[in-house]
Amino acid sequence: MKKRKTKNENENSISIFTNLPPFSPSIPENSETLKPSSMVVIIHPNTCYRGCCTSDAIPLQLPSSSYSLLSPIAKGSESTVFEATLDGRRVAAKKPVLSTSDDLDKFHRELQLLCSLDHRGLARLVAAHARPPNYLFFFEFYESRNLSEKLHLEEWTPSIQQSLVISLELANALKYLHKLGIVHRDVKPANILLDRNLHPHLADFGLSMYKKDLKHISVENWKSAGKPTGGFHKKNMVGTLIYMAPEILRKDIHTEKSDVYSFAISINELLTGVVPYTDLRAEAQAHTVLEMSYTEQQLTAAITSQGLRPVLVQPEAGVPPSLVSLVQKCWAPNPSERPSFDTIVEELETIMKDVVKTENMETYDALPSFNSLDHYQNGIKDIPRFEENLNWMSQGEQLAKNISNIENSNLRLWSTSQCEPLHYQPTLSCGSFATCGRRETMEDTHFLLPQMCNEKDVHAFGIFDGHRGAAAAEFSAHALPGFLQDLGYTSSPSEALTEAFIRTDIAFRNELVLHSNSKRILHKDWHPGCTAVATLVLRDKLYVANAGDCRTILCRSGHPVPLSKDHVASCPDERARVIKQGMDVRWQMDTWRVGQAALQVTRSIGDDDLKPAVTAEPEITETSLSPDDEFLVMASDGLWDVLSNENVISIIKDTVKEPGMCSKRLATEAAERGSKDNITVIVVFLRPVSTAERIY
Ligand SMILES: Nc1ncnc2c1ncn2[C@@H]1O[C@H](COP(=O)(O)OP(=O)(O)OP(=O)(O)O)[C@@H](O)[C@H]1O
Ligand SMILES: [Mn+2]
Ligand SMILES: [Mn+2]
Repeated sequence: MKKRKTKNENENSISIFTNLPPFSPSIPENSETLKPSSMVVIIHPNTCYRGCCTSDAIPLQLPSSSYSLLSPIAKGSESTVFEATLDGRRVAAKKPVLSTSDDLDKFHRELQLLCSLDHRGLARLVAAHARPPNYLFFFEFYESRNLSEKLHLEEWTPSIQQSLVISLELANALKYLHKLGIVHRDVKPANILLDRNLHPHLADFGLSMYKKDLKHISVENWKSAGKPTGGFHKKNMVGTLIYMAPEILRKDIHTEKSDVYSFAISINELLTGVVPYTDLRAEAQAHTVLEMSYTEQQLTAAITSQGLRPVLVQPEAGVPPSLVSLVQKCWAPNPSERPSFDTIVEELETIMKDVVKTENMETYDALPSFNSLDHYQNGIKDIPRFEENLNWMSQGEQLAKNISNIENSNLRLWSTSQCEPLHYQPTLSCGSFATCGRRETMEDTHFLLPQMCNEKDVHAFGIFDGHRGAAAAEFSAHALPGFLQDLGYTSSPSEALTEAFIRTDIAFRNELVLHSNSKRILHKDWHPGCTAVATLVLRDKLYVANAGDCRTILCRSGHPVPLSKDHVASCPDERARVIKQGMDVRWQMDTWRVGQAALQVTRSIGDDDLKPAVTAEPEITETSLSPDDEFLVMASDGLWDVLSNENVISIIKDTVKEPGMCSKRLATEAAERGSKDNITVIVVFLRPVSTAERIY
């Protein structure tokens, strides 16, 4: 592979120059084998391997020693984006999947286009590697993730000023693209990257085209041009569909006015914080489309023929009416009625001036210009916080201490000492691994109590996966073992588990009420929750209690045995139960979701806006252990989203038999396979593992 000389895109090839090209010389990776003594050997860095892409400023072939790919940040249908370093600098490396020669042509087209762009509102290409066998784009790294994640994962609530800055800078970037004759064709929050100061940078030029080439591109070509629909990934398809202009949905020609439409949908999402078409407070019209079983076709029909749009931002809460009507103009059904970005920029600047004046903030004249608003933006307050100095972990801990005040010293947990002689006694060893993964915040917690209350035959483990904040998970990881222990002196194992879940839920919601009354919680609409799974091993009996979508499996004779059921609204039994208890369950975007909060899980601790339908009562399984039982795996849904039960068993089979290492290996594998969530894994071996097995 290394030294054959045929010109094939899949092989290494090096050009030799005696004169230095304008870019600083770098010695190619395999220079030792090729370097003649009197010649400087150098890759022509500013031209791609084919010679079709050139840039004065951007190196297009790199020595492999100059960069290294660190962890993956995102995996799309067409590429994987990595955090990477390039000459010591933090960058984002986009590695496209290139399987056909068409893909290669597309890579070169995208590279040519990127080389011609230079605008602060666009994701900046800093280098590329366009030499077989490696094809990579290197972009400046934007630290605050994309606007979609910022709004919906982090639940960021921007101020009106922040929204205006983002809208205006984005409009300027699109104005620039359109001036160059380029239509972006994929404007959506997931493609708007935010830097540290929350300035937007439009990214993902995978679908961008010169207007002159667009004449005959219909949606069919758009789909086959790869991208979300290529693999017909339902989630991605709908995710993109909702930003697509009616003319595109009708398979007409894409123009720059289609970008204006997508801009309007995105800006409205920024201003409302609501994913288009998912808000249950929508007016009647939207309801008909959002009924349980609406399909892609129905949504398409409603957008194109009935003029359905997302719920428009309301001119309350400081949103100027002129901004509301600008959004409306930009999503007009008729493309020719939509303003151009020249007009949009002008209008946004006027709105910005008015807002600055009325808010009596720094005066407009003091600002350098609206194209460089760092100064202005720095004056904007931090992200509003929901709570102040509340440590939910210590709240839970305190509670657990209070419970165990009772003097129980001469009682035994679940009377373990009185059991009749055993058929089988498992030998336990446990380990865990927890990672934030691609999320910015960690909302999973867990506990390991290999010898609960110093009882050598009592083992308890638990995982909590928080949502709408980490509060419930942090609280429960301490409170639940406290309750469980207390109940262990009086109740049967299953009763104790059920009761511990219920008491934890009540205690957490009480704390929440207490703190809202004392004004330590600043946001009245804050309803944090968590799913929970807890396992109790008492000699040869194994009890698993589950509420939500964490999961526990047992490996028995080499095969997975599920010990818990996922409580999600897509499960018909659970859906029926929730509906019966008076809570709305609707199909929203990609799946069934509960209530206004659009929660996917149907059982949890916390979530007091959804009680009692979203119950904290767990389902319990009881299993008798035998020598066939090898190990247990408990994990949050971040693992199960991307790995099947069988996958998990086979990964453990070829991992060193050390529970901590197995847990880490599983979490790492899940992250590599694109899990977007926090991942927590607990592995418990149930048999002694021989030294040899531990090593191999
Ligand atoms: N320069 C960057 N800095 C930080 N994160 C980035 C950067 N570029 C991309 N990302 C992350 O990777 C994600 C995917 O990037 P991009 O849209 O370019 O890839 P894609 O494969 O075309 O994705 P899609 O599946 O949406 O088409 C972005 O939404 C963002 O979260
Ligand atoms: Mn993208
Ligand atoms: Mn993309």
